[in-house]
Amino acid sequence: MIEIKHISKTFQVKEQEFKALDDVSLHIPLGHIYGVIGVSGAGKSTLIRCVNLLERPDTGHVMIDGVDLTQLSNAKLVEERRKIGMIFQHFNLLSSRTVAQNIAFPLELGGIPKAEIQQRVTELLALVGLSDRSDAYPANLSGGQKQRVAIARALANKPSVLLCDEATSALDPGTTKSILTLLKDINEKLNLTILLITHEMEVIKSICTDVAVIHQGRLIENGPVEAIFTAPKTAIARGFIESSLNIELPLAYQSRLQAQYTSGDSAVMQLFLADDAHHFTFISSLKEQFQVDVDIISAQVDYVGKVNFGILYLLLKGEKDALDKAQAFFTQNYSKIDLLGYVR
Ligand SMILES: Nc1ncnc2c1ncn2[C@@H]1O[C@H](COP(=O)(O)OP(=O)(O)OP(=O)(O)O)[C@@H](O)[C@H]1O
Repeated sequence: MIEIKHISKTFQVKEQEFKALDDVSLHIPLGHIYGVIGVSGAGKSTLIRCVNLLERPDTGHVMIDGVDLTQLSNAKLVEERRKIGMIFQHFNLLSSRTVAQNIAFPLELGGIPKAEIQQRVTELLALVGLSDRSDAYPANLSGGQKQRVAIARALANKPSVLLCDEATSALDPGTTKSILTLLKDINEKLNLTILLITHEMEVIKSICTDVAVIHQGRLIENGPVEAIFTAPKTAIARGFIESSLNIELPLAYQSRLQAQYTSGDSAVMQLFLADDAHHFTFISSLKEQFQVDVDIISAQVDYVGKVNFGILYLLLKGEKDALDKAQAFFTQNYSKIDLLGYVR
């Protein structure tokens, strides 16, 4: 379990102070896979580095399994860090060591007897599917294989927590999928708590149980993936979901959008699908209740966690008053529907 409490971090850049993290708190329960997403410079790396105190926060606390890392002496911190594995975008393997020797490295540092190291390395190689590459050097491995070695090395000391810093960002889509599958597999087999940072919603969508959105150093939204994907509250979270669905309002509509309604116009609305709702029953009821005709401009539906999520762009035709009432009715009874503007 990871508990991040009110962490702030300011960097001194020349004469100026820059607040990279501003009062961030997160609770990551045992066995969850928690994804933190944000654009470049949002503060993701700083946050994950603060969790194992590679970067020391100015204020706040980091608790791992109930132990407050910020209160420990350096010697105690070295000991507690063994409970935290970490993997990186560029793998950080030792090029002069073989696969087996890389995995053995943290065990050697911990003074573990040779026979025990050998047995543990054999187990870890099997866990990450690299038993046949134990004597290879990193230079002769693919990116995916290198990340498998890094994962095995991170797990050598049997940590309770794994931190993943953009672990799939340097990999092609197929390899990304296999590494994410491996992480999910390890999470289930070992009940490992995983905190990962990424700028790709695909990563969140495929393996995370929870997601936090970070922007300009602040945590702006977080919760179970099902809740965030079906009812995002902030424009930034919506933007990430749109990008993961590869959907946006077609240009032909974007270029014609007007802010003001003129008689005869249609309203263009964006709707996030809520899983438990009967989408089309609601849509068709608008005609009966408000004399509003509804057309679908564009739609994309996908699956996250255990629910459907998706975006619909709708064209609603009717009188202004009826359009306003339909929008209010929809938001109240179903899910938020946003007015983007009007078209002729
Ligand atoms: N050691 C440092 N000294 C000064 N500024 C820093 C330092 N580390 C990070 N920053 C600044 O803090 C901000 C957040 O950086 P961080 O690397 O945490 O963002 P990020 O969300 O991980 O971005 P990216 O996805 O590009 O890696 C950036 O503006 C960065 O320039």
